Amino acid sequence: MTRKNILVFRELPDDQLARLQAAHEVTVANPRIDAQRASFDAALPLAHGLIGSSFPIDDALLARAPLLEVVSSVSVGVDNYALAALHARDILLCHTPGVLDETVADTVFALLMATSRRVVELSNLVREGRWTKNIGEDLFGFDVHGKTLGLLGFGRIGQAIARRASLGFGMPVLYHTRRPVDLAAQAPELQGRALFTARDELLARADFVVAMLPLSDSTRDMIDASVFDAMKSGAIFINGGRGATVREDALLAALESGRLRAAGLDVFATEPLPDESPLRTHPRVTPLPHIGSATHETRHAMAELATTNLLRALAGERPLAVYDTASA
Ligand SMILES: NC(=O)C1=CN([C@@H]2O[C@H](COP(=O)(O)OP(=O)(O)OC[C@H]3O[C@@H](n4cnc5c(N)ncnc54)[C@H](O)[C@@H]3O)[C@@H](O)[C@H]2O)C=CC1
Ligand SMILES: O=C(O)C(=O)CO
Repeated sequence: MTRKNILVFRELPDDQLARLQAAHEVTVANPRIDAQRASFDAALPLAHGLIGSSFPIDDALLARAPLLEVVSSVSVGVDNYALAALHARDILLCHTPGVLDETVADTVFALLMATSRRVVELSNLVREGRWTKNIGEDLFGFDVHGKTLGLLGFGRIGQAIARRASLGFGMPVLYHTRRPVDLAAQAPELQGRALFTARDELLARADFVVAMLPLSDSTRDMIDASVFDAMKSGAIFINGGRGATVREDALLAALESGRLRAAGLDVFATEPLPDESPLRTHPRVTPLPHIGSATHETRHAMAELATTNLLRALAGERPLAVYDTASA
């Protein structure tokens, strides 16, 4: 088989890099690192395949890659990619759905627990030597079990969150998406447990509202003041999807007005979160540095799937997970 040129634009585990090197010519160059930028720029015009994540593969970059056949993302989200240009040039876009669902759902649950039971705040009280008497009502938390969960976005990861909530924590689960999900086919264990609900009814009833949405033109800024205004007073908001689906100014206003009890955020409109963002230090926000899938096991599984996708595509075989750029 002809050896082709692969440009790895974010670090891969050694074993996956070795699989690529056995079959192709590989350049590893992360354009976010100044010292590697020149090498990325030199390799791009010769690249048949790109693999990596967390870097915008936009129109301008694609214009510098005339030989490109496939982009393999080590992520399930595809908001970093110029989907229309990829489609127009017939460049395959592969991603990593499925292998991270349970891990991301665990992270979202960590945020549910941390916000409702004030885990970070109360742990700091101990660490800072302020635990001098039994804690009183002012520091009590809010139960998770038995409370109502409202999911905005009910795809692979939303369903994994719903399983934890319903089967593990006895929580009634409401979900809202563009259309009801065929639970009998996709998640039979959630039949009769997760109910398709009109958006405003979900917002009025849910104690926890969890956003697990992809970022697209239709979801950008979707969670705005009208959404926060429709939430039950004292609700907790969690975002595990993408930061730019939320108007952060509206989120802050909802925290300030007291409508929201707390927020748990793994994702932000700008990442890393700028120093000046009020979300960084707000006392009722638990911020995380986009760690939804960041476990050793899952990041390795994602790298392995992305590597397999790329190798198959370059060999003219069907990759295991292709994103349909025509649907964008
Ligand atoms: N925090 C993190 O580290 C991670 C974040 N993510 C984000 O989570 C997203 C979701 O992942 P999956 O569950 O695998 O995707 P999926 O494609 O299985 O599910 C997406 C859900 O969003 C719904 N949706 C899409 N557009 C909508 C709209 N305009 N209005 C209402 N609902 C809409 C879909 O109907 C579906 O229910 C990813 O695209 C990614 O952006 C994914 C993995 C890790
Ligand atoms: O896969 C994704 O889309 C992420 O955000 C990181 O796992």
